[in-house]
Amino acid sequence: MSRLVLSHQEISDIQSLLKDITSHYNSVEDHDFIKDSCLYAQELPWRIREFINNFRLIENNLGTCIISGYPIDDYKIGLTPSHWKWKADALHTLEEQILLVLYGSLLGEVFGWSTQQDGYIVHDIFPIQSHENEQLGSGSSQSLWWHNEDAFHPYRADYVIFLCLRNPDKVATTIGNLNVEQLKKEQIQALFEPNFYIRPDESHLEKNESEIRKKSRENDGSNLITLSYEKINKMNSCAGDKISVLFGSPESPYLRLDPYFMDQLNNNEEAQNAFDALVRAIDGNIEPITLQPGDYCLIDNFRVVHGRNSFKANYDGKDRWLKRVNITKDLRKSRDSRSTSTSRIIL
Ligand SMILES: NC(=[NH2+])NCCC[C@H](N)C(=O)O
Ligand SMILES: O=C(O)CCC(=O)C(=O)O
Ligand SMILES: [Fe+2]
Repeated sequence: MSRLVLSHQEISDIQSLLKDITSHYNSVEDHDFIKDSCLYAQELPWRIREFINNFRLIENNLGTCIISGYPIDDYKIGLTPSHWKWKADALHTLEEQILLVLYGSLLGEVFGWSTQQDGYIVHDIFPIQSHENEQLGSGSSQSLWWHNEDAFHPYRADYVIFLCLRNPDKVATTIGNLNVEQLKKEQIQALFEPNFYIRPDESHLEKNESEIRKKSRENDGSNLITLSYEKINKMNSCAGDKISVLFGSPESPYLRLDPYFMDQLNNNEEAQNAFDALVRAIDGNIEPITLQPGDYCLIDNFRVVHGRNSFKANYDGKDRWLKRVNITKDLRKSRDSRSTSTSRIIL
């Protein structure tokens, strides 16, 4: 896996840029900042822009890379929050989040989901009490099954970036790719056919919406978010188009799967066997990556899957804490699901 380590000069150049940006904006979710983020990103040091550009355009890497060295002040960022819904850290982690969006803007356009984390663009990943056993970023005691991010959705991200703010117990993120040589020709063929169905993962379910937002759309049946949850519920009942789990080039296929949220195919043994072989092949390639504070981990969501090992959460303000952003190469393809041409939220 390739890693770019920032030099002292680069860190100081980034800090000046962030200082300029935070004198104009006090929230990473600010629409104008999000729109202009690609302009600010052009002011990042050349070596970073070149590194990200190569990651984006030359797909001969392992589908993941890390930019490390940005200093995280463990005191300044404050305690690991107990829930994402309050955004209590918005100002304490503003610079770190802005840098996350700038890196994202070098890969494409950052976006969010109305049904996930209340429609915020920058997501939090830390353990939440009572989610221990859930297949959620906020889970802990169960390992998070590897997946492509939001694999169920046609408008899922091309890339995701994780920023590590805190990881005291060195809990590993797991990353894996496919080596197509591990599969037989007929298996590859079956995996390229629309034989499969992926249900939405639990982070998109209404039960994970905050009470505050739920209240705001009460008694309004035509509220757009209400309609989005109806769409999710429909997808959850497997009423949707079947998809292929491999696509693109048969010699170097792109991936689309989340095995935990896929049911057995009872009437297509050939496709099920091919799928099992695919899961085994990827499983054998899974590698742990332990993110350190200040690591920005870029993930090609078409070329690798990712997950997380289990760990013990303490809920003492010192738990592991990542931020995440989704990036698309093409905002226009989701225009039918965004309320305005500039909106970054998929309904
Ligand atoms: N296989 C899975 N567990 N998929 C769900 C992944 C977690 C989800 N992306 C979240 O934000 O919580
Ligand atoms: O916690 C991690 O390292 C990964 C989390 C993740 O994949 C997710 O929340 O979707
Ligand atoms: Fe994920």
